[in-house]
Order: sequence, then structure tokens, then C-alpha cells
Amino acid sequence: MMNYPPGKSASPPPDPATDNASPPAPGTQSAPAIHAENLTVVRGPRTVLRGLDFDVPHGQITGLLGPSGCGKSTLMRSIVGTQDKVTGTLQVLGHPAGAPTLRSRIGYVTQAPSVYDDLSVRQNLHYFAAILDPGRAAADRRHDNVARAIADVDLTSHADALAGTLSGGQRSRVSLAVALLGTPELLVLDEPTVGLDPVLRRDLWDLFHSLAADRRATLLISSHVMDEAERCHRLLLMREGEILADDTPEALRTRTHTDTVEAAFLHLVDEAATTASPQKERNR
Ligand SMILES: Nc1ncnc2c1ncn2[C@@H]1O[C@H](COP(=O)(O)OP(=O)(O)OP(=O)(O)O)[C@@H](O)[C@H]1O
Repeated sequence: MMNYPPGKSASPPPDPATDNASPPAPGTQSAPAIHAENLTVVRGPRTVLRGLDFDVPHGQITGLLGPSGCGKSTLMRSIVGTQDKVTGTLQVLGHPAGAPTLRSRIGYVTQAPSVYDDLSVRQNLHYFAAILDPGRAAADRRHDNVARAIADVDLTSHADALAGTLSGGQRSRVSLAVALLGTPELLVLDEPTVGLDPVLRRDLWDLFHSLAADRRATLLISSHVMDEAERCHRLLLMREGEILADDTPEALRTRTHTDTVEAAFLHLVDEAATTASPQKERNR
């Protein structure tokens, strides 16, 4: 089992260029972790995702960024196989999204923490661990995995507190710990740092980088906080159900002659508006 000290390092995130240089995990070099072609999703009367084409590479952190309502959660639900009315191609770890074989290979954390309020943090983790890895013979392994997952999210000192008595941020971290139990190859995290203080946010990003670097996990992390974009290896910038850009933060800044990803995003929004509607642009 990998051992690393989450939340203890104040070091900056690893340099993606250096990280890219490390050898890929065996058997994962060729195909991307996620491959989408003409991915379209209809929700109710609306087409929420419109013909998306993109790849998510293995062993890196890809940030999914865009304003509220642009379709980030819908895309994540499609990837983990819980979204209805998905058309086009969506391959995840070499299988069609939603294939039963993917269940134990993906960790998914929704925006709303899914924990039992009347159980302690440890009991919550043991409950889910027993589903993932049942049987008496696995009791020692479950015990170790639960302790590791609780330590991963820095909740050891709250392990015996009832989940219902925790703060919102702490409850989110319990959900994240549940997702880390099975050491998944792909982690899909929907706004995992929302509502957290800056120290916890930094600690969680350190953990995400450890997961990518040490366990070769692939992470897809949504956020609408643009400063978090700088912490990702790659970015998918979304707007109104479309991918506005798919690149590294540095390449985006360079291409748009801007200093921050937020400025790059705004530049691309303006550029897209000009292309889509010259008349509208002339009237601005
Ligand atoms: N059940 C539904 N029926 C119809 N439309 C829906 C439904 N759920 C979401 N939508 C619409 O789909 C669009 C995308 O929603 P989604 O939750 O994926 O956005 P998001 O980018 O994750 O937003 P946020 O950052 O606020 O969570 C929104 O315009 C939303 O109104």
C-alpha cells in the first residue's frame, strides 16, 4: 500500500512537464483514460452537452472548468454511467461508460456528500468497505484500507465523530474517503473543494497530486473556481454544453496572451462569441 503524508506538504504541485516525463503505467500507455466523440446528452427538453470530442490522459489531473450550469456534472455523470440519454462515443478505461466491469475501477464523489449522518466517520467507511471487499477473511485488509482512507483526507482526529455532527467540508471529505477505499484507477470528483478553507483546499490538491504521481491514478476534477485550474495538468474549459478549450494551463495562457487561466477563459469566450455571431459582436 502506498504511503504518503496528505496535507502535510506545503510544496507546490508537481511540474506537469516533469510528471509527463515519468514512465506510464504498464498497459496504459496507448489509449486515453477517457475518450469522447460527438458526446451528446439531452436532459428534459434541453440538449445539455453538444457533440463533445475530447480525451483525458492517464495518470494526470484534468480540470473540468466552466460556469455554473455549463454541464460539468452532466458530463461526470455520463462518464461514471449514471446519466440517461447519452449518445455518441464514450469510452472509459477501455470500456463503454457504465459497463459493470468499471464499477470497482472508478471512484465518484458527487457534489452532495453521500454519507450516513447517524454513523461515525469510521463506521461509514467500514460500511462501504464491506460492500467493496466483503467477508471475514478480508477484515484486516478492510481495517487497513479504512484507516488509510481516513488519513488520506486528514480526518483521523474525527474518525469516531458522527457524520451528522461534522461541518460541510468535513462531510465532503468523508465522501472522498469512501471513493478512495478501493484505490480506484479513475477518480471523478465533482467540485471536491467547494466550501473548504484555503489550507484544506491546498492539502486536498496535494493529495490529488500524490494520487496521480504515486498511484498513477487519473483524476477528473470539476470546479468553477478558476484559480484551481492552475493546479491541473490539463484543462477542459466548458461553456454552455460545449468544450471551449482542451489544453494545458500554460498553453492556454500562451495562446491567448494572458497571465491567468481565468483571463484565458474570458478571452476564449469573447473569441467564441465573435465566431458564432459576428452581428452580435458588431453590436456590442
Ligand atoms: N433534471 C434535469 N432536467 C433538465 N435539465 C437539467 C436537469 N438537471 C440539470 N439540467 C440542466 O442541465 C444543465 C447542466 O447542468 P449541470 O448540473 O451539468 O451543470 P454544472 O456545470 O455542473 O453546474 P454547477 O456548477 O452549478 O453544478 C443546466 O442548464 C441545468 O439547468
